[in-house]
Amino acid sequence: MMNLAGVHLGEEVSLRGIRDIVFPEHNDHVPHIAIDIGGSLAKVAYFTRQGVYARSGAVTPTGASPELSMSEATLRARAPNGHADDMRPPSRTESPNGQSGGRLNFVKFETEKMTECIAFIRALFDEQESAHAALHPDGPPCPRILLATGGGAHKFHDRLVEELGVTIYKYDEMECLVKGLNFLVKYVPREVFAYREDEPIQFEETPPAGAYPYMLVNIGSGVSILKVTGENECERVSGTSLGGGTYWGLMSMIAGAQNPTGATPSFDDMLQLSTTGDNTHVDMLVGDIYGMDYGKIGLKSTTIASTFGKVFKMNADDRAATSIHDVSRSLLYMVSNNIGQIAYLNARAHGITRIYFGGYFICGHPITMHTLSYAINFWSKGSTRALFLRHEGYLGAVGAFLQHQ
Ligand SMILES: Nc1ncnc2c1ncn2[C@@H]1O[C@H](COP(=O)(O)OP(=O)(O)OP(=O)(O)O)[C@@H](O)[C@H]1O
Ligand SMILES: CC(C)(CO)[C@@H](O)C(=O)NCCC(=O)O
Repeated sequence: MMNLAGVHLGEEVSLRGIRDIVFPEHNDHVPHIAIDIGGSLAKVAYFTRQGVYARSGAVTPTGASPELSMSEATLRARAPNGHADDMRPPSRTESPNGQSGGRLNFVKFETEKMTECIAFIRALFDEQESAHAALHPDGPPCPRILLATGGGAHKFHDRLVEELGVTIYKYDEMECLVKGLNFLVKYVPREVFAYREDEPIQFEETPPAGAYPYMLVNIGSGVSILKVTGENECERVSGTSLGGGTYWGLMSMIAGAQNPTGATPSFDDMLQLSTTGDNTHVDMLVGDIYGMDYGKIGLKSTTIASTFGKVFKMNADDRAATSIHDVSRSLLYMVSNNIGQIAYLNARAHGITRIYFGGYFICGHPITMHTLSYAINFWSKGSTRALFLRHEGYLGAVGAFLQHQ
């Protein structure tokens, strides 16, 4: 089992980029690989024991023969775009009783590229097996167990079993999200933060006072809204199909149509485009309709009255020339504002004043976090807090990993 006291993040860097989680102690005889396979992304959380199969040439783990170390370069090569979310040299942690600890690492793949994901997991199992055999030469072989959640745990079950020769333990997606979130909130320092534009990040205390009830709004391909009333008590109270997949899909369609080759930017590039876009070129504002504020009902002239509401007036040439930067910003506002409003309404209906936003759609993006925070603050008149997480995209994978610990 793992010792949770003293869990910490591998490094303190910017909010974008996922940090691995360091555990001071961990038993070798538990499954080490968990996966959350969603409609857009497959997220893998895998444990590497310090001193047994560390991943970096920068640290020579005591007691491990060099061939047991998976080099960072190897992992980079295996990770999508040559980049895993947490690739950096592990620092050695040793608990007071001399047992080795280890760290939980994170990497994601597009669900469409399952072949790459399976190859990565196969390499992890191979490493794990040889490390285990070196430690326990006379013991039984290390069982290949994959802890899985998300829709893909069902959809890809047979393929994973066939191609990896694994036993799969399936766990409910909503339960894993909550388990992962509760763990991160309770044990990982500087995990939870509030976001205000142009202000320093405010980290929440860990664990928070009056932890329950809270709401989790998980923004993946679609959006699930959960009311959490206790450590293992939750109810999915709402959801919406306008989520991360909507932004990604509409952006792909529009960017693809504008490009003569039909090629589309990567998701990260799409988000980047939004930072230099001006949504008012495509969105119809209150001021476009009224020529001024509509103060009587609390609408400023700059409030978006109709997302994409200017586009129908454009002629074909202007429409074709619409900047993809502007489109990206408008769609990002559209999805985030809508989720913010639904989140607020649910929080109000259930008397909840703390909302955690999770899911990979957020991926530490300032405009998304600002829009969600602004919406919650605006609608609740400051009475409800929007909170974000550094491992927002990995709640399900962390939850699945913990289910078997
Ligand atoms: N690098 C990326 N590549 C693809 N999508 C990304 C990327 N970064 C963020 N996203 C966004 O994250 C969304 C997926 O989030 P997440 O992985 O939490 O959901 P999922 O588990 O795939 O979906 P669901 O839970 O609905 O099945 C995508 O739809 C996209 O909007
Ligand atoms: C179907 C799931 C739960 C898969 O994660 C998710 O994509 C979702 O919550 N979609 C929204 C479905 C709805 O409530 O309309």
